[in-house]
Formats: sequence, C-alpha cells, structure tokens
Amino acid sequence: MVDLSTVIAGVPLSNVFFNAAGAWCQREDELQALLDSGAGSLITKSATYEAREGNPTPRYAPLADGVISGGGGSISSIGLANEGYKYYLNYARQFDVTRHGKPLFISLSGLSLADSVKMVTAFAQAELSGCILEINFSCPNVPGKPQLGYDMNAMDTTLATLAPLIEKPFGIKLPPYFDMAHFDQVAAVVNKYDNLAFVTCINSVGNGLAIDLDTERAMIKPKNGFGGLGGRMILNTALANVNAFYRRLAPGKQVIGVGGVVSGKEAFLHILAGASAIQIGTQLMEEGPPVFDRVKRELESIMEKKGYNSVEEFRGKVKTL
Ligand SMILES: O=C1NC(=O)NC(C(=O)O)N1
Repeated sequence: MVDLSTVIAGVPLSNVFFNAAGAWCQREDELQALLDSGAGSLITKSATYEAREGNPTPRYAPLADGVISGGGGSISSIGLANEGYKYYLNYARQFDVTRHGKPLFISLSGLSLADSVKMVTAFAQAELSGCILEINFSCPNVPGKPQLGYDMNAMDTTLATLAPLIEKPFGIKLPPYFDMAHFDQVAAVVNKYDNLAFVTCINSVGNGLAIDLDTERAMIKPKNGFGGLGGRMILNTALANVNAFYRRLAPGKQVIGVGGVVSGKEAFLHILAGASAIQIGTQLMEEGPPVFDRVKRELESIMEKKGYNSVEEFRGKVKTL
C-alpha cells in the first residue's frame, strides 16, 4: 500500500483528494455524501453574507468529447448560489473533526470587503477546530463583479485586512494566470502574509463560451452563455499554475491543485507539478462521490508501478529538459 496522506495548513488529511468548492457541497446532504465518500476532506460551497439564488438556469453544462476541441469538460455560471455564511458557520460549529476523521474547509466569497470582514470575524470568533478557510478571490460569474484575483493591488489590500483577522493558517482560491509577470506579482503578494498557508490553483477558466452545433445556441443561459470552463480541457493550464506558484511561494507555503483531474493520472501530474492536495470539480459533478475511491485506486496503482511509496517522494519533482 502506498501513502496518499498529506498535511494542509498544519491539518492532517487521510488522503490528498477532496471536492472543489462549488461541487457537491451547497447543502448538508451533499456534504454528508462527501463525508461518506473516499475523500480525505471536504469544502463547502463559497458562502456570501446573505443566501443567494444565483444565476438563471441552465447554468451548468457538461461538454462531452467532440462538442468542443480539446475533449471534454464543463461550462458553468452558477453565480455563487449558496445558503448564506451562517448556514456554513452552523455546520462548522457542529462538525466533529475527530468523529469524521476529515478536516472541514470553508470557502468564503464576500461580495464586498465589508462582507468578507464580517464573515471572517464570525469564523475566527467561533474558534472552530479542524476548520480551514479558503477565501475565494476568483468567482468569474457574478455579473458586474470582476475577479479580485486579477486585481493585484485589491488582492493585497484585502489580504492586509483579512489575514490579521484570521490569525490561523488559511488559503485563497486563485483564478488561472497566463503571464509570467502575473505569476511573479501574485506570488510576491502571497509571500507577504505569514498565515497565508496555501493557494488553490485554479478556479474555472473564466468566461468561456460553449455553443451547440445543431441548435446554434449557447449551452448555458447566464451572461449570453459566458461561463467558467472546467474539466479535462483546463488540465494543462492548471498544471502550469500549480507549478508556477510551487516554484515561487516561500518555504512552507503550499499549493492545492484543481483543474482537469478525471483520473489518477492527472492527480499524479498535479502532485508532480507541486500540489500538496487535489480538488475535483467537474468529474465529481459528472460521476458523483464514488469518483474519490476510483481516483485514489488509480493514483495508488500509478505510484506502485513507478516505485513511489508516498506522495512526498515525487511532489514538485517535475523534470525539465
Ligand atoms: O468561484 C466560482 N467559480 C466558478 O466557476 N463558479 C462559481 C459560481 O459561479 O458560483 N464560483
């Protein structure tokens, strides 16, 4: 047996896999299914201060192979539909990390700095054990709300306000970047905050457009069909962002990899690129929580074939020519 366990922000996870915020995690019944699954932890749907209905439907569409070149994935524009932060705070209060053997990640996506301050303060004051915050800087789907992750100064100001309130180790969810200068600028901001313990790369590739050949119509309703891309087609962008930050972050800071993980193979590549843990979004939406046992088995078999006994042995060891 190989060891898939990991530690994120000082908290042990029994294995590297869990859901991506937004996938299978808006309500307690979905979260229970994740607890009952082979995932090593779980994260809640990005919470806003008040509950939100989100964007009009259809707002999620799987993109089977052939509909678009590059082979498969999803387009979505949920618009931060969620139960409101108090729902997830109450869930965290009753969450027994010892009983479940899994830590709970909480995703927060304040629509304003004031909202983020109120939510973060509430979680900090609740003194929750085994609960790790992942602040979402990268939702591309709220009409009129630009992604904070693409405004480096605003990101720095936000972190200067929130990091001291959180005190404990926490993380941020980043959008994909496509320019070396942006990797440098964002890493420089991240490295300023000691308790900013991890970055989660990547959120969906924002504002793609999927069009159905037969109907000649966009696949989703919000924003004239523009939505975040996920799944197999974003794997190579995700690997680049994981490795770019793995190379740039200060010692001790970690990268959680997400984007394009449909099997043990992509999980292996994310770890080789530098990921300390792996989130799964689109493939979880398509396959359900059994995906975790499958990708765990597949990763274990790849590691056994290659002679690796633990994920530490090859994390970040991608070779270059
Ligand atoms: O951060 C987010 N990323 C996405 O791709 N979609 C959701 C959303 O639209 O709620 N949020």
